[in-house]
Amino acid sequence: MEEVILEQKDAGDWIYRGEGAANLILAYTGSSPAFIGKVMRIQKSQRNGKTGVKGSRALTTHERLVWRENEELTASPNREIVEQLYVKHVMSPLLGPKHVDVGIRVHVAKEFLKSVEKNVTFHRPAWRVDSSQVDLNRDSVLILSDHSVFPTGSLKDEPCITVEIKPKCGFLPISRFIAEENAVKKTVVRFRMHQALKLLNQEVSEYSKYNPLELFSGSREGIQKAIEALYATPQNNFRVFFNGSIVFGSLGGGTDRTTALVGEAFEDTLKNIIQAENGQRTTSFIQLVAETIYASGALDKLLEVQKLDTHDIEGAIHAYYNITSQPCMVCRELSKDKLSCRYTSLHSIPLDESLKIVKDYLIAATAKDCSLMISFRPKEDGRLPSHNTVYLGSTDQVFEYKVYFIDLDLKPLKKMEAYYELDKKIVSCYSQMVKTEHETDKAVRMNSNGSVRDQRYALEDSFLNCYTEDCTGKCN
Ligand SMILES: O=P(O)(O)O[C@@H]1[C@@H](OP(=O)(O)O)[C@H](OP(=O)(O)O)[C@H](O)[C@H](OP(=O)(O)O)[C@H]1OP(=O)(O)O
Ligand SMILES: Nc1ncnc2c1ncn2[C@@H]1O[C@H](COP(=O)(O)OP(=O)(O)OP(=O)(O)O)[C@@H](O)[C@H]1O
Ligand SMILES: [Zn+2]
Repeated sequence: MEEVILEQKDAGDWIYRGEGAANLILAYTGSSPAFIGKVMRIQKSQRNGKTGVKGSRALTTHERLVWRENEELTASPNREIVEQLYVKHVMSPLLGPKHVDVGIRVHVAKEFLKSVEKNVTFHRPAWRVDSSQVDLNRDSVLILSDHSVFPTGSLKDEPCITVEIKPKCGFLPISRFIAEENAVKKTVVRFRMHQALKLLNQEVSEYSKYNPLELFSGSREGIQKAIEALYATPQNNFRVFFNGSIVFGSLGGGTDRTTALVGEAFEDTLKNIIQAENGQRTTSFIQLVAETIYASGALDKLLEVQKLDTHDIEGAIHAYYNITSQPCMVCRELSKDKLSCRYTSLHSIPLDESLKIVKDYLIAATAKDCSLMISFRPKEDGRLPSHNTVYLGSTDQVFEYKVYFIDLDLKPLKKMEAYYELDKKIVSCYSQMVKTEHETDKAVRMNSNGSVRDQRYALEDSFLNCYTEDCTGKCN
C-alpha cells in the first residue's frame, strides 16, 4: 500500500471515466507524475440497503476453506487486499502477467470520496446513480494504468485507439450434470439465451448479433464476424475509446442506453488513425481488431480459464452445499424420480474434491465476466522493433498494440445460489420463447399460406435457429 493519502483537495484532479455494477473508474487530469496515465477504481455500494456490492468483510469462513491453498488470500485482513491478491496470485498466472495489471492501493480520506462522488454524479448514467453510490466506508482505492492510452513517454500528439470487449462465456458446456430438460444449454450458447431474458426484462432493446463462439473460434473469419456483430449491437460488450475518450458504445456499463458517436461521426474519428478513404475506415478498423485478437492469442488463454467450469452450475451447486455443510436445496427440490444418483453421488465425494470444483467454478466465473482492452497506435519508423505489431493489409499500415484484461474480480462464494437460480431462469425464459415463437410462427403460416412473416418473427427465428453447435453462422 502506498503511503500517500488522497485528501479532499485532490478530488478535483479525477474525472469520470466509466463504471460497472461494482466499481467507479476515474481518470487523472492533474500533474503529479505518480498518477499521470493512471485511473482510479473505487468500490461502490448498492443503494438498496446492502453494504458493499461484493461485501466489505475479508473472506468468510467458507471462502477461507475454498481458497485455503492460496495462503496470500486467506491471510489478508480485508476484502480490498484479497481482491488485489486474487488478481496477482490466481488470475495473473492463469492469463499471463503480460496481460494483467495488478495495480497499487492508495489510502483515501472519507472527504476525498465524498468530493469525488459529488463531482461525478452529473456524468454518471441516471440508472447507475439510482442503484449505487461510492462506498464511503472504504479507506483505500486501486490505482491502475489507464489501458485506453499508451504509457507516458509516448509522443505527445500520437493518436491511440482502444477497443474494450466483454466477451462473456465462449464455450458450450458438456457437463453430465446438466439435467435433460436443460439440454438446450449444450447447443445454444449462454450469451444468446441470456439475451431472451434481458429482452423480456427490457434490459436490452434488440437481440445482440454477437456470438461468443465465433469470437473464441480461433479462426480469422469467425473473429471478424464476431467483431462486426459487436459493432452492430454493442450493448455492454463493445466500446471504442480515442485518446482515452469514448467514441463508440455506451458509458457506464449495463445495456445499450446511450451511444456515443455513430456511423459517419465514427468514420470521421477514425481518420486520425486509419489511412483509408471515407466510408472504408470502419471496415478496416474491424479488420485490425480481428487480426490483433487472432494474432495475440489472449482469448485462447481466457477460454482455457473459462473451461475450468467443468461441472456447470448444475453440478457445482451440490459441491457448494457440501462445503457449507447445509442440506442441499437442489436435491431437496428435485422430485424423487428426478433425483438421479448423478447428484446424490456428488454429496459423497471428499471435501477436497468439492473445494476444487467450487474454486474452479469461481475462477471460471471471473474469466466469463472480465473484459479486454486492446490499444493501437500507428508504428513510427524510428521506434524500436516490437513483437506486438500487426499489419493491416487494407491500408498498408503497421500498428503497435497492447492487450490487457480488466475486471478480474473475485466472485463471492455466496453467489453460487444466485448463479443456480439465474441459470434456471435463463433456460426457462429461452425455452418459453422458443415455444411461443414456434407456435406463433405456425399460426402466422397457417393464416397466410406461409406468405406473411413480419420482420420480428423473421429476426427472432434466425436468432433461434442459429448459434447451435452445428451452425456455421451462414443462417444469419
Ligand atoms: O451473471 P451475468 O452473466 O449476467 O454477469 C453479470 C454482468 O452482467 P452482463 O450479463 O455481463 O450484462 C454484470 O454486468 P452489468 O452490471 O450488466 O454491466 C456484472 O459484471 C456482474 O458482475 P458483478 O456482480 O459486478 O461481480 C456479472 O455477474 P457474474 O455472473 O459475473 O457474477
Ligand atoms: N485500467 C483501466 N483503464 C482504462 N479504463 C478502464 C480501466 N479499468 C476499467 N476501465 C473502464 O471502466 C469501466 C468499468 O470498470 P470495471 O469493469 O472494472 O467495473 P466493474 O464495476 O467491476 O464492472 P462489472 O459490472 O463487470 O462488475 C470499464 O468498462 C472500462 O471502460
Ligand atoms: Zn444436491
